[in-house]
Amino acid sequence: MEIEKHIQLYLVTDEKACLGRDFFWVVEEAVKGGVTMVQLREKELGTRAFIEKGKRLKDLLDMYGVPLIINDRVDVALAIDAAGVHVGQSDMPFAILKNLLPPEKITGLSVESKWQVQEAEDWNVSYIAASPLFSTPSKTDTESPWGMSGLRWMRDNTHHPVVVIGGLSETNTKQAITNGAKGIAVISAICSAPSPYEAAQNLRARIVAGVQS
Ligand SMILES: Cc1ncc(COP(=O)(O)OP(=O)(O)O)c(N)n1
Ligand SMILES: Cc1nc(C(=O)O)sc1CCOP(=O)(O)O
Ligand SMILES: [Mg+2]
Repeated sequence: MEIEKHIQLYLVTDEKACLGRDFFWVVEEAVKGGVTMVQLREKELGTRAFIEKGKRLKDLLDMYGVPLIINDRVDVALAIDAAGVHVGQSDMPFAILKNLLPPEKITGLSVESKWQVQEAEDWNVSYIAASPLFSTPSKTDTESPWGMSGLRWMRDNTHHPVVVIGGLSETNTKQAITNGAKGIAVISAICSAPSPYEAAQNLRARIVAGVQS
């Protein structure tokens, strides 16, 4: 499935995590290294600046054929014709999001509990994200981590492709894939790496190792 190709190595952006380096340089290096999808996550930008940054990022990603997902904001996604939107449990309700977006757009949903996984079974989501797999300093307002046993439960109880997010690194990526994740989403493992290019290459290699094992 196309979506399973896109979610394999999913970069979620965070300007602060780029440690003062140029944001677009970090993303381009990561894409050259093997990132398969990018989410623009902006919590402080005003609407106009969000749209401008999104447009520039989309132009960059279009050159590599990499889809751009917008975090939280369906209006911004529509304004720049992004590939889709990611929402969490406190954001716009999923059913309303689906009504607002053209049917071909990618829609991602964070799930923080078993009940939320079950609820999403009837919904036409592109992927669900185990939120968080492990606790992480990159986002602290989260529910209890799923951990590997929670991920296995999810694999056995959903028909949706599962992305894991929170604390993913080279050391646990292969295990996440062998325990049921179709892809990993990361901020710091790429944005804060000395070489975002090499970090993406190494994570991609761990994903391939997990798929082949
Ligand atoms: C791929 C992916 N998974 C989970 C999240 C978290 O979404 P949410 O719970 O809405 O929190 P914020 O990112 O909006 O702070 C995500 N963004 N991406
Ligand atoms: C954006 C985000 N959402 C999460 C969730 O649990 O829903 S964890 C997270 C941050 C992930 O950053 P890092 O790869 O540095 O751990
Ligand atoms: Mg959100």
